[in-house]
Amino acid sequence: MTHDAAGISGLRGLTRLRTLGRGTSGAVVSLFAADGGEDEQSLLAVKSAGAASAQAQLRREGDILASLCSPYVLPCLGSRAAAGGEQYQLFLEFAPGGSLADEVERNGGSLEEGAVRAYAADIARGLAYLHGESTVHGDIKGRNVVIGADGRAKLADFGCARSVGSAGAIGGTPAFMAPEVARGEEQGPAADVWALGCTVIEMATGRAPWSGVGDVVAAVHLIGYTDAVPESPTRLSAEAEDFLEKCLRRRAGERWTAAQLLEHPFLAFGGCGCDVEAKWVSPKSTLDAAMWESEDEDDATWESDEDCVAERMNALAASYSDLPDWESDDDGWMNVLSSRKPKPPATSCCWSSSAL
Ligand SMILES: Nc1ncnc2c1ncn2[C@@H]1O[C@H](COP(=O)(O)OP(=O)(O)OP(=O)(O)O)[C@@H](O)[C@H]1O
Repeated sequence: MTHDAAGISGLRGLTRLRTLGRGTSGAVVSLFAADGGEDEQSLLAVKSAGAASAQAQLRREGDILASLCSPYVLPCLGSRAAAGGEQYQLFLEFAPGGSLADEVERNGGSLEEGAVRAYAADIARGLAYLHGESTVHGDIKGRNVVIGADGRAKLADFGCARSVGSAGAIGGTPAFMAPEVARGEEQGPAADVWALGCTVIEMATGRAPWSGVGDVVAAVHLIGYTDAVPESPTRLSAEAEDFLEKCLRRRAGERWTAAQLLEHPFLAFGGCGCDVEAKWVSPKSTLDAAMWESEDEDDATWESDEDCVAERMNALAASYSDLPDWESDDDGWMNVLSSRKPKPPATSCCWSSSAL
């Protein structure tokens, strides 16, 4: 379904400025200057996919986003098929702060506890809203949370989202998977809460949980089939430790809900993301866009450089003997979407991927 929530059809022209990000889904997110006529210009993030499977996933993501409205969810302004059906595009509000993972990187590899609290509170607000709408995000992690012009963290990348209780695909990023997801049993709101706990660890340490485990299959086994929980960062307060304990309970039914977590002292007195001192200068218009000009020649062509998800998975399976580089920030862990229960991790290759 094509939607046009904020009148993207009224735009007179779009100028591509640079690539903002590439995900494992095969989609590319680019920054565009949009000409609305009468000297009105604004910046948009356009998520675009070429391969059929990536297009289908993007359409699904657009449909889910079209039904949501919260200051803590990245708004989708519209969607369309482009280039004679060769491309599908989602028009998203531009988040000038980039992803939370970018913010951690800009900050030297970890965030102070005050910032962790503030962003965690925003994520919990987004999750409380989402779960109230009977929707599960399914892939909460630093790379899938963006920082808006207002300084708030907003949930993004709804490629793994699903209705609560739906029998559809179970997926996500292995390091952030709750035990019940790693076992392929269920993916409900409690799985998002587990992933929120993992994201707090990521913000505090700059690393995804389980990064000390050298093998992704061993990690998935640890998550799904042992009593292990991710290690708490040592330098966090007792309140933070207690918060993590509430998020990272192995039994889904024993975890706190997102709404309950908002009452936890770790979040309740954490303010909101707006209070976090903005280190980022937000380019509000194309007048500021020179700072976005790409130096990368690859960025100049935006139609041809998308990989097919299936090809990527095949490549991963083929190079399965290579251990993932868990330290690298360059490669994302492959999102896994599977409607079937996974085989035991020791024989499954679809869990394989690289860091974060
Ligand atoms: N609206 C936005 N404003 C600014 N940057 C964005 C925006 N949307 C996405 N990005 C950047 O692009 C990256 C990839 O976006 P997104 O997560 O939606 O793609 P994806 O292909 O679904 O990724 P993956 O499946 O690997 O999680 C993000 O991590 C972020 O850095």
